[in-house]
Amino acid sequence: MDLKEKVRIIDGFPFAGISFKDITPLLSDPDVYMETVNQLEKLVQNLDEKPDIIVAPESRGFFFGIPLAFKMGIGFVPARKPGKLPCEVVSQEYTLEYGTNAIEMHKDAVGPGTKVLIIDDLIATGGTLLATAQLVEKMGGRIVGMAAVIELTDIGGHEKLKKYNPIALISYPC
Ligand SMILES: O=P(O)(O)OC[C@H]1O[C@H](OP(=O)(O)OP(=O)(O)O)[C@H](O)[C@@H]1O
Ligand SMILES: Nc1ncnc2[nH]cnc12
Repeated sequence: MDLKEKVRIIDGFPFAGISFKDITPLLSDPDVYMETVNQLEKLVQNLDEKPDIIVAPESRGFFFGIPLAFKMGIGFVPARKPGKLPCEVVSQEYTLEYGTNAIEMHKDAVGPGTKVLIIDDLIATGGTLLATAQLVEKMGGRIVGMAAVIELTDIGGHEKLKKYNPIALISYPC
């Protein structure tokens, strides 16, 4: 199945000049959703080391990280937007195309030496996944893979994340 045919593109959302890649059609049809998760599993099956857990950033990362963790029989740990997690957190700021944001994880969510696969729906500037990776590493976790459904190739994300060798199912220039 060609998943690229299923992604809906909305030019000018949320701002003029942005070509928004809407992944909701990948979720609403069960066959397409399953195929997407199957393709992600294949994409990560040749990592050098098998991950112990998947970490994914809120919220679109959850759509793919959770079913993939189920399928791989490993745990899932969320990285959340600020103020959502009830226990002690570690926090990481990151830059967006405009302004800054932050992401948080429970301080005890990833033990030292835990092998982590990071999953998200889309890599644009790479800021979200870099912050997620930095949080995992602050806790002593070891990143063994980083994958997304979509990668935008011409806006610097790959370069920013190159030490993690990010991989994606579908790519667009921007
Ligand atoms: O590579 P970047 O430039 O960081 O952009 C990619 C991130 O942006 C989107 O999340 P968003 O912050 O819009 O939140 P959402 O998942 O809750 O929609 C998307 O789901 C990625 O996580
Ligand atoms: N072009 C884009 N489409 C969908 N989500 C995004 N997040 C950041 N850039 C995006």
